[in-house]
Amino acid sequence: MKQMYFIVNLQARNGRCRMVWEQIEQHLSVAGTPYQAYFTEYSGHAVELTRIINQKEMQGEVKTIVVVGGDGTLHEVINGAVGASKLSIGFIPGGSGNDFSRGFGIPQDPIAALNLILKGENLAVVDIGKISEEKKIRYFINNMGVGFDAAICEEANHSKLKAKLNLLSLGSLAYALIVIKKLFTYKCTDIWINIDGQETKYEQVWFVTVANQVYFGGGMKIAPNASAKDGLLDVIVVHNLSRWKLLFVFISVFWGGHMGFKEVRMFKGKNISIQTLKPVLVHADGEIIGSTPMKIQAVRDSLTIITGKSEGTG
Ligand SMILES: Nc1ncnc2c1ncn2[C@@H]1O[C@H](COP(=O)(O)OP(=O)(O)OP(=O)(O)O)[C@@H](O)[C@H]1O
Repeated sequence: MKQMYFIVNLQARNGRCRMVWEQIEQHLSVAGTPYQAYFTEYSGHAVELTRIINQKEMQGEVKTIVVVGGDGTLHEVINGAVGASKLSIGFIPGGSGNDFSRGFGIPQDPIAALNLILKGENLAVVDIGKISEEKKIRYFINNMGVGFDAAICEEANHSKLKAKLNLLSLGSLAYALIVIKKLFTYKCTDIWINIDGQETKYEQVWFVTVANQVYFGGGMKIAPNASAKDGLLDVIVVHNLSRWKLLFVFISVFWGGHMGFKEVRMFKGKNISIQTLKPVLVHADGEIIGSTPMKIQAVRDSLTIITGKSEGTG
């Protein structure tokens, strides 16, 4: 039998993930399923825990790490798991955004997600994105972004209002309010994007998203054609539009309607570089990781995950 390890962020969704873990723990104990659980104690801890688990008992057996938390905790686990050939990653949504579960067909209900993992089917080897910034390397599973969306992530990750609204299950309202606030304060910049050797200058850019799967920002269909099985990343550039039109575009992203706007450009590529005259904020899977310039690369078939999709694509 595979060894099962849980990495749990009880702080995800402003502490509401604790209730998710209690349900999971109870279910595992009733079913008599053997497991080991590790709890994150600080930001970045999940990377270390993943490496510790990976190095345990190197007897050639495949281990499953199940993340209970949000996309930020999963992001850390992925960064600890890259290159580990005998790890598979499962996910039980316990965060506020949970875009990974949307993109990879994992049920939002914790027990349904656990049952999917316990069934041991639907393993998929998927692509990830690699970001190189000077000597630092980071990986992402969902998406990375430059500009307006990173500014929203930064504000959301520190927002006291979001913390309060999360406790009332109104996390989405908090995001909406932050988007509106940033809409009136964010300053657009010119960005140079090179996709597989072809460089283009885009003027007055709101944001650039590089996506490995369809969803971002808590359910927005930013990259409707993205797939984590095609060896490519989808690049979305939103530029040269007024604040009011951006609001309209943002709303239309929920159903993928933004694809029809001439100010929204979409490409696919393997090697992407993003440059600006002044540093612009960058996020990866919703976590702020630094600022431009950045190089991004699609890394084919890099990670084994448990998905809810029979075809295993994102
Ligand atoms: N014990 C801890 N105390 C404080 N922060 C923690 C702890 N454990 C993990 N973290 C950090 O909490 C942050 C948020 O976690 P996560 O993204 O999983 O939840 P979320 O923000 O509620 O969900 P989502 O990203 O899906 O919106 C991550 O940056 C992670 O590093």
